[in-house]
Amino acid sequence: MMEQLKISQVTKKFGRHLILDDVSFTLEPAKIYGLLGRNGAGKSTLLNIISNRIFPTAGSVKLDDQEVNTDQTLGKIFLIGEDNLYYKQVKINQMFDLADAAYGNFDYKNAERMLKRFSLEGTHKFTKLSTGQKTAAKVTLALNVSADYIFLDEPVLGLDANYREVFYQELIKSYQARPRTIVLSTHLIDEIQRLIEHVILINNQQVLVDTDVEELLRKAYEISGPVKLVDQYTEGLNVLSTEDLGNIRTAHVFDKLPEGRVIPDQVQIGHTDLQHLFIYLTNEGGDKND
Ligand SMILES: Nc1ncnc2c1ncn2[C@@H]1O[C@H](COP(=O)(O)OP(=O)(O)OP(=O)(O)O)[C@@H](O)[C@H]1O
Repeated sequence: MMEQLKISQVTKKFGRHLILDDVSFTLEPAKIYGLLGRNGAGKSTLLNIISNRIFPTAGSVKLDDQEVNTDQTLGKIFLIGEDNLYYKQVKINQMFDLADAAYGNFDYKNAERMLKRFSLEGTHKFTKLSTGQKTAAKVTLALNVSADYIFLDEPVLGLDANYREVFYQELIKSYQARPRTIVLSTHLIDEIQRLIEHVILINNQQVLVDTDVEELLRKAYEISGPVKLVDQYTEGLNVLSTEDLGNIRTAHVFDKLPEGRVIPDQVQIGHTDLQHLFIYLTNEGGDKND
């Protein structure tokens, strides 16, 4: 049976620098998540805490009720992050063997097939690969490890458009064959929007969004028309930002639209995509109308 992974009140300081402040959320079994946040928001730090590579200043990470620090619990969590974990001469095949030794049941056959799609060979030395090739080797490793929770930090870093597409296809295929929780932390939000079911957004050291994508986008609108009419229609709503072009205003709203309010003929309402919603939510209102 697969358990929930609970991150509770995690705070992390590096020296006097507060990176994460009372971060709590729960990851459900067999779901694909996007972990989003601006550069330096603390995503990698959080992933390193979850996988027990660094310790939180306060708070806990638990699989159901067990602290994630035993072999048994850590054997259910796999993180790919930085490259510096591997010794210099290691070949891709040996990375697979290490994962097999630690987690068991490594899917060598599928990994071999994936390597071919990325034009790589198991005998290639990891440290000699290009940035994109390293990423390809790491995601191949991650998608074939037998763990219930797979964390992919920057899974498309350096991959060209063709290989990113290969990765997205393989991710879906792998998930369908063996549903488990996969957390993607990436800045290419428009590309993962269709893959993820749920978003965790870290902003200003805290969890700003912890919501299903569908529900999130259901509240994300852009409302445009003559300034006065847009202001009237959006009065009292949560307006994240506005842009003006002459007398035409576009308001980016993150709210349920009021049912009884009449939409004037000259006012148009459209939906915002995840990437733009991310920008409006994390912009701090600093560059309105710039
Ligand atoms: N070992 C460390 N010592 C001191 N500060 C650190 C350390 N690791 C990370 N930081 C700082 O913590 C903050 C969060 O870094 P982190 O790498 O977690 O962000 P991120 O959200 O993954 O960023 P990006 O999207 O740019 O990769 C940054 O300001 C970084 O400088």
